[in-house]
Amino acid sequence: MGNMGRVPVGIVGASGYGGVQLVRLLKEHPGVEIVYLGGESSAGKPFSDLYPHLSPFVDLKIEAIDLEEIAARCQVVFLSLPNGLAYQMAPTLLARGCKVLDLSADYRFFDVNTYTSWYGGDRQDQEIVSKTVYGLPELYRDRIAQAQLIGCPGCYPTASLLALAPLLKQGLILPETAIIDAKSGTSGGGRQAKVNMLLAEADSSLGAYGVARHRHTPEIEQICSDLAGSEVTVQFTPHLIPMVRGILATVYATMRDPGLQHKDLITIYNAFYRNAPWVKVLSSGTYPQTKWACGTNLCYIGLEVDSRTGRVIVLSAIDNLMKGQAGQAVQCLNLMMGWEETLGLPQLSFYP
Ligand SMILES: NC(=O)C1=CN([C@@H]2O[C@H](COP(=O)(O)OP(=O)(O)OC[C@H]3O[C@@H](n4cnc5c(N)ncnc54)[C@H](OP(=O)(O)O)[C@@H]3O)[C@@H](O)[C@H]2O)C=CC1
Ligand SMILES: CC(=O)N[C@@H](CCC(=O)OP(=O)(O)O)C(=O)O
Repeated sequence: MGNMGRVPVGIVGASGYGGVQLVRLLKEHPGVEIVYLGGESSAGKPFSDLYPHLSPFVDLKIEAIDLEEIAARCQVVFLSLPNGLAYQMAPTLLARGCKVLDLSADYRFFDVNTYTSWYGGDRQDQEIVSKTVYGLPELYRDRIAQAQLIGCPGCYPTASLLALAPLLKQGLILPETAIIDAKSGTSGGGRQAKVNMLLAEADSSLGAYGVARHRHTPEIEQICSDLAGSEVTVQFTPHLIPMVRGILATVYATMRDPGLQHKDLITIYNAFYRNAPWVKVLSSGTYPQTKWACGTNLCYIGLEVDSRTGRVIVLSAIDNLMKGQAGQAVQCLNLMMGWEETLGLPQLSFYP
């Protein structure tokens, strides 16, 4: 990056899982300097009180959230907060000229009414929503580069959409047959205490939740519809699995042409993702494992054709806190700043 001046960035919600991942990534990113960390119940505490292993590297306090102060100090602001807060904060930051990346669901929907019907709230900000770009670089790279506000995707939608995108874009499947069966580690639920996330509850157990009504369904459908050019509904079932990080999405769909061969699909996927450094399409007979993506911003995709049933099966593995959240936000930042899409992001998992 030569002698480029570092861009001052702030993280609101720094104490959470998304926040600490952003701190980890941005601390080692050559283009930025973290100048502000914000929180609610953690305000006033040194960041290292919450994450002592980072004490040799991060000497910042978590501060109360003062939007004018944040805008005065930061050129870029990451909002990593529970749903329903970002849309109350972003307008002030945008008006002061900041670039904003929201990790919550607040800015993921093209139509504000879709958001309110699934998430509640009373919103009158369609004008801002219309200028927001959905932060999935593999699909909206050029628009992200021009945007001031990014609605970063949910973790399940990231894994699901990267699996489905080439099929929908090229009209290779009957969209209404798409079924997404996905499993997530417990960090997907965030850092706040929840009974179902206790080790005694989650360990040695696998179960579905949000069946037929999970809030990621409309998000997945919105982008599938955009890709297919017509209204698409999908069946999405998430599961909680006893591990900390990772999502595996297994996607099933009926092929329009039952004669389509596995090798044709591999060629199609490789072509679709040829300029996507964070998607790796696996060669024949190899299926992704979540641990391969752990700690990295990668999405691994494997696929198979079942000529008996006429279905294609696509498997996609990501780290929910990386490609599913903080890593993807940094990938978007790189595009917004005109930097290499890979800058400051880890590629290799620490697992064997
Ligand atoms: N975990 C995941 O895998 C993914 C999460 N997301 C989304 O990213 C966002 C952050 O998630 P995650 O990091 O897991 O969440 P966490 O629960 O781990 O962290 C939430 C953060 O929000 C802050 N916060 C909570 N309430 C308020 C409030 N009223 N005002 C200001 N700040 C508040 C907390 O601060 P404090 O501790 O100081 O109170 C904390 O820093 C969420 O919208 C989530 O849905 C998106 C993709 C994946
Ligand atoms: C395991 C687990 O609980 N996962 C979360 C998904 C996290 C996420 O991406 O949620 P947002 O859309 O709110 O950002 C869930 O199912 O709600």
